[in-house]
Amino acid sequence: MTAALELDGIERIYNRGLPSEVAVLRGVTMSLAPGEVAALVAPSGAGKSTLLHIAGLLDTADTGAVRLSGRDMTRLSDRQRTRARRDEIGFIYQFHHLLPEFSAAENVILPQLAAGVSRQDADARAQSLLDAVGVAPRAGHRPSALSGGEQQRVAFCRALANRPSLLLADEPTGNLDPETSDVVFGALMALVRDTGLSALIATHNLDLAKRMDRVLTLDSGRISG
Ligand SMILES: Nc1ncnc2c1ncn2[C@@H]1O[C@H](COP(=O)(O)OP(=O)(O)OP(=O)(O)O)[C@@H](O)[C@H]1O
Repeated sequence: MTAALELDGIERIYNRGLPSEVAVLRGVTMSLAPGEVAALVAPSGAGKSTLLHIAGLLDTADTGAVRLSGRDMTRLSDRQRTRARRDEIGFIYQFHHLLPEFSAAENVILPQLAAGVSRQDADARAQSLLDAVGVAPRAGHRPSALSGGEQQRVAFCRALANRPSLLLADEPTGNLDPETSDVVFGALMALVRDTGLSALIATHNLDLAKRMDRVLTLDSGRISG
């Protein structure tokens, strides 16, 4: 079976050749099966954001290959990378980064319009995603009128709006209190399982990590688990 995501010998060094050189990733190799949900656990500063950015085509490795569903992403043009990012990858950050001047529904609709989906289909998809995570009644509100947990649920819907095959998340419930984090994480997992997505979810919360299929640990520039 072709892996949803493969990282093969990824190396990333910041400030190469300078006294401030940091070798963050020193040969990261891992793969995610279709539908598999893995936790990425790492001490602070170990390079998990760097790793997620490389897997999400937001940054490039110095060495090594990134493959999505068997396709090598390493040598794509900027334009092809942007398209692959838009169509194949959903990204969730610790802070929601929703557009403040648009409603919750519009935040989920806009990326679909950018990808060429009709307004009617985009509306329907936004409605069903927001419904699935329990925020449909708040669909017309701007982010500032939503609670932190609601904002993050809308961000999940936005990440999944274009039906990506891979979800990457960097501490997706890290800014919520433990109780809200637990509930909101449950909503995310239900959505991921329903859509059959593969996901790599960075978290410091070992209880959340245990709810995933596999726990990968990033330490000293390499992955184990
Ligand atoms: N642009 C950069 N230039 C130089 N060093 C960087 C740069 N970005 C990150 N680093 C360093 O690389 C290391 C890994 O950073 P990264 O943000 O990937 O870690 P992290 O595991 O996500 O950390 P945290 O859990 O604290 O968010 C850190 O030591 C950081 O200071």
